[in-house]
Amino acid sequence: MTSARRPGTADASTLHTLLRLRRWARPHRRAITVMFVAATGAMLSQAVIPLVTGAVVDGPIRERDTAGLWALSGLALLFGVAESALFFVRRWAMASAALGVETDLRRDLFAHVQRLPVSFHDRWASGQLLSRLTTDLSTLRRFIGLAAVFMVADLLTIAVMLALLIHIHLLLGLVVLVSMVPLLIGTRRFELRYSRDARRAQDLTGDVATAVEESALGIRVIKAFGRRPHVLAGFTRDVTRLRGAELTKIRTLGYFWALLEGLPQLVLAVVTIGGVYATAHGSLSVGDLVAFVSLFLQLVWPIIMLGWLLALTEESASACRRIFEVLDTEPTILDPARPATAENGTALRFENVSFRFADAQDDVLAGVDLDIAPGETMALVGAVGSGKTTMTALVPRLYDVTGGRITIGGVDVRDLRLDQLRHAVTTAFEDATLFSASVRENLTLGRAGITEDDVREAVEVARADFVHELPFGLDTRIGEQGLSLSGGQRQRLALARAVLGRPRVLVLDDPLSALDVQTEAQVEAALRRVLAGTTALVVAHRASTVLLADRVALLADGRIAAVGTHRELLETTPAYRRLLAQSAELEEVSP
Ligand SMILES: Nc1ncnc2c1ncn2[C@@H]1O[C@H](COP(=O)(O)OP(=O)(O)OP(=O)(O)O)[C@@H](O)[C@H]1O
Repeated sequence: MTSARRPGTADASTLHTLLRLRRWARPHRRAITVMFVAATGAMLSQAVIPLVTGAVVDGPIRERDTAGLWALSGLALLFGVAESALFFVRRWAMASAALGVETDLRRDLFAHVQRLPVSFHDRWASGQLLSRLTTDLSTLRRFIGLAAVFMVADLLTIAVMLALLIHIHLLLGLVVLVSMVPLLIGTRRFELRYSRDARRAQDLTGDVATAVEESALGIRVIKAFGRRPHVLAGFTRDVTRLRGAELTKIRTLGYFWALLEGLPQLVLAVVTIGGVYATAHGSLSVGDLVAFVSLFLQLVWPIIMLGWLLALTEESASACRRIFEVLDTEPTILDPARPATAENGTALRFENVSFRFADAQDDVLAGVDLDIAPGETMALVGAVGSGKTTMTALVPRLYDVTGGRITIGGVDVRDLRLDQLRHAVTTAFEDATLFSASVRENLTLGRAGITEDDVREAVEVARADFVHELPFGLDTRIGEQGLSLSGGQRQRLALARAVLGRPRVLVLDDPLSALDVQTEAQVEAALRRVLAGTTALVVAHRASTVLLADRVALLADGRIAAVGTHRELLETTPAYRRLLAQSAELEEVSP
């Protein structure tokens, strides 16, 4: 699995990329405006104080005017108080705006990831999605709360200070202005390099997240095979690579910072000498010299801050690109433009169905034809990797067929609204996934209109009565953060989940493999009774499962090679006999 990247998104400029956040910023525009005004106001209040200091030197101090001193001190105090009040307002507005945008974007990104088809998830490592939904979004929050507002306020302050310096002394002010040229060149080079460094570090963070997730999910295998040192070595490699990427980032930032810190010191020496010279020759008053030097010293901080802000901006643009790579991926499995009315028929038909996975060379299915009559249970057998699971996944449109069509009650599944289709067809997969929630929530999955009786019946059909013995019955929390269940118990819950609400079509991917033959027979009998009108396609690996079906279809070479009752196929189809001969139960069940 890779972190698929879209070149178009990746190449967009920093500004263009960040401006795409407007959509999420719009609902919070009031707080964002307050944030901008307060931040700019605070920085300008701070900038004005040196001018007051200059006025104190040239006025009250030179004139020995104590009354004037009080007035100017009061003014300086006023600006100081205004600065701290505006600082508080900015922090308050910032928290509200930044957290608001982060929450909205996180929700939309999650919703989009849910809408994307299974084929997308096949290609993307889960850690890459995880890091986008967590670390990248936190970077964006810091950008909205800090970098965006301070970048504007900072640039404005630098511009105002430069104007004030030029106003105090034209020549010295121009010297400071010209010194900005190497700064601009350095900034451009920094942006390009840092953007690349930040992207690499973010991608590697995603790889580390994937490694942590996979090792947590596979902890049993790792321990059972004593592969801890091997896994640790792989993880150490990943985190060392991440450390290297972070160090490269810091190095790039370090060079830029050296320029930001060093250049102003050089310029300070020049303007101080020039300023003293100008004062000595009478073209600058002592007060103006004090104001000029104090202003220049104050300019150093916004310039240094620019480095930090640019770093965060580039990092945020890179995080933003990573997020838009996902958001720009169009869902391919969608509701039809003109949905058919949901039919009541339950016949399930595969008509010349072919299917190829994206990026694969060959078709997995190549012209599958299969008719399953209403209420019939069809077992699907085939060699390992012959495409049985793939066939079951096509019915609820987890993937779309690449040729032919699948119909339910005569209606192409692609002509049904997705919610209607997935209400009509339910599935139990081979690996029974449970969520960190109560048993009841795991069964209903939030589906509407399911009564307590439905739940009880589903539990009974799936022979999942063990749930009543759990500490809190149906309210017991299970799944990753709850009680652990055995493989057979998990399978029975997955089956109960599938039969809940009496679907019209039931697709089961070897759902009874972890059950003993006797329980399997009981489950099948209950299924038949309760789901009499339900059409079922059941992937079977065991002869015992096959026997419980009305008919059996043999999948070979991407086609249905034979259909008939178990007995018929045993008599007429050598490939079927060979396949079932691999099943240990054959001796017990063959005639
Ligand atoms: N997401 C995927 N992307 C690409 N190829 C896939 C994907 N999933 C399965 N395949 C390939 O498709 C083929 C059919 O797989 P499928 O899981 O449908 O077989 P199966 O008959 O259900 O096998 P089993 O009996 O082992 O469950 C295999 O060759 C498999 O490698």
